[in-house]
Amino acid sequence: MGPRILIVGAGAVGGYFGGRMALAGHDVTFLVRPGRLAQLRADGLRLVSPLGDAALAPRAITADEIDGPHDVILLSVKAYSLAAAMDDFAAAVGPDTRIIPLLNGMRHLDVLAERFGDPKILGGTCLIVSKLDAAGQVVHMGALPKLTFGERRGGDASAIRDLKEALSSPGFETVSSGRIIQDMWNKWVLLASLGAVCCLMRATVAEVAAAPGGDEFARAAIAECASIAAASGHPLAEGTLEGIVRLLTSRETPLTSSMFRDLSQGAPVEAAQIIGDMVQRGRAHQIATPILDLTNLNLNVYERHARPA
Ligand SMILES: NC(=O)C1=CN([C@@H]2O[C@H](COP(=O)(O)OP(=O)(O)OC[C@H]3O[C@@H](n4cnc5c(N)ncnc54)[C@H](OP(=O)(O)O)[C@@H]3O)[C@@H](O)[C@H]2O)C=CC1
Ligand SMILES: CC(C)(CO)C(=O)C(=O)O
Repeated sequence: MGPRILIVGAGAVGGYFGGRMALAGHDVTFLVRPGRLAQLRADGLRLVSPLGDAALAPRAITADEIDGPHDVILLSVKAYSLAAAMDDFAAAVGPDTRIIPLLNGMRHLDVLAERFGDPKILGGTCLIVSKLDAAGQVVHMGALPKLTFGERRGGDASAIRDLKEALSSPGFETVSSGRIIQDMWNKWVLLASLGAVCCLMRATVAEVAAAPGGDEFARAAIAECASIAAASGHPLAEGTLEGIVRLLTSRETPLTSSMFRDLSQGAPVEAAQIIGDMVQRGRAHQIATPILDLTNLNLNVYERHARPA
């Protein structure tokens, strides 16, 4: 019997990865709130994806129905929902539970470790472009999604490899990483730069790149984030940085960040976690971050008008 897996949040990320795991026959339960539970009961969980659409009736519960510890908790709520979610899934955390957070940014690692104890918290990150549509369907766009996790401070590599086997499912790549903190920084540099490009300019990467000065703007945003990563002890490898520059200056890609997609719908954004925290770490190292500062201000002003979280 495989591990008991609790997916916290059946949104764009949790719905996709958890849905694919459930389809593969893993022992998956979704922890959701009453509104999403009603939707899942009425319509099931529907995935729309270039890798194949799917519809399933997953096991889904609310916090008061948790029946004890789970082996793995895949945390896929937005950063602004983290505090309430921790209260909700606490009853599923036992002595041997491993929590894999898929939130963007880094700050949540400390928050989770403080609440549940350092050894339970793995590092995690995912690459996927997906959203929940108005009907509650999980719509995945683009390439094969990737789920990466690992011990934050070394540890039993074989246990992580076993976990990789246990979570692997068709429809995404599963990676067990020996350098997960660097992986998370790489992703954060990409995401904060992408957030600055798309949210400040209210446009896709290609639209910005095609405008005069757009290429230089994207490169300057990346340089700010990369300097902060380096000063924090996590410099990006040359090839990784070049890849981010290539992606964010491409005139061909319709890529946007999930934060921009949220912003376009008037929904709350993860400004504090994705941009604000990067700005603060830049300040701590006396790194000037004019583009990130402007993005942060812009998003803070936006948040005053956004729908409440
Ligand atoms: N979408 C993407 O392309 C990517 C997103 N990410 C990151 O992944 C994380 C999740 O993002 P995403 O999936 O897009 O967000 P969504 O808003 O699509 O999904 C989050 C889900 O969490 C649920 N939720 C919130 N609080 C609780 C709770 N206490 N208990 C149970 N469920 C809860 C919400 O349900 P409810 O209906 O009740 O509000 C919602 O369905 C974010 O940090 C994001 O930055 C990373 C890579 C790509
Ligand atoms: C970088 C990207 C687009 C891909 O996963 C992402 O993480 C996000 O939009 O939140």
